[in-house]
Amino acid sequence: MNTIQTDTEVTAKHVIEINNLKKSFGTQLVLKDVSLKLINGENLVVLGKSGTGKSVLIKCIVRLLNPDGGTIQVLGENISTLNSDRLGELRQKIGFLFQSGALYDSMTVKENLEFPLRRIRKNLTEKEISEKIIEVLENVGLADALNKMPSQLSGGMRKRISLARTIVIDPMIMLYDEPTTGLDPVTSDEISGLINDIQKRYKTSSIIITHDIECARNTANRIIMLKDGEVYLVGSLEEFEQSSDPIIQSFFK
Ligand SMILES: Nc1ncnc2c1ncn2[C@@H]1O[C@H](COP(=O)(O)OP(=O)(O)OP(=O)(O)O)[C@@H](O)[C@H]1O
Repeated sequence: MNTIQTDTEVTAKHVIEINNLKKSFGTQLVLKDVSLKLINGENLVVLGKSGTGKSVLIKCIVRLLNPDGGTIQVLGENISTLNSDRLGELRQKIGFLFQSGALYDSMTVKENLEFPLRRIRKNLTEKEISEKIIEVLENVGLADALNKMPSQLSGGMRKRISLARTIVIDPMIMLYDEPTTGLDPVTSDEISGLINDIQKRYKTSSIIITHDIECARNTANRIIMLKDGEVYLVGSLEEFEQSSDPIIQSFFK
């Protein structure tokens, strides 16, 4: 592994710390030995070829998958030791934007946003719920979509609403799985801009899995590349762009 450690990495508080993570499916060893730290407030982009285990990595972070070895600390808690109640509480601090970003088709945008809010923030009044929904819709630039059905929205708009639904619970950590896949370049840039807005406005720390180099360029404070189930390189965007390693160059061409 080639590690370029920045000063911030040495001194800042880590909101996620993964050490020697291993995960197999049957005989297929997907994550051999992955260690990484997510620094408080940063956007960390995870790059890697298709099938290198990027989605498996973030599913292990929220224990949608159980690792075979290694440790994962999230907000100071070792997730493998948490009982289901404590795990549930921890998950409420994590916003997970899945690749599909699926909305409930039979619900309006407003109902889609109310759903996680009513489940997780049980003590909010109706007025507070309405205000919160308007706030997040304004923050994704879609205040006028309140009463629309998902089928009336474009792919980019659906992605924005999925993002609004994720931030409505005020997560401390955001996990984005391919947030721009399937979107045209202009819409992709808008989503990257929103990821940066969310980072600033909600002070989130984020892991962004992407194949989209423009998304990485627009959002990354640091980048980690996975290869063959291990961390291949950690560094800044400039360090990746200036790398003479042909594997890194093939991504950044
Ligand atoms: N639940 C599962 N059961 C069996 N195999 C799985 C499971 N989840 C993932 N895999 C396998 O693990 C490997 C890594 O999958 P993963 O989805 O993490 O790749 P990825 O790097 O995110 O790829 P992509 O960029 O194409 O989304 C793949 O070979 C996949 O088939």
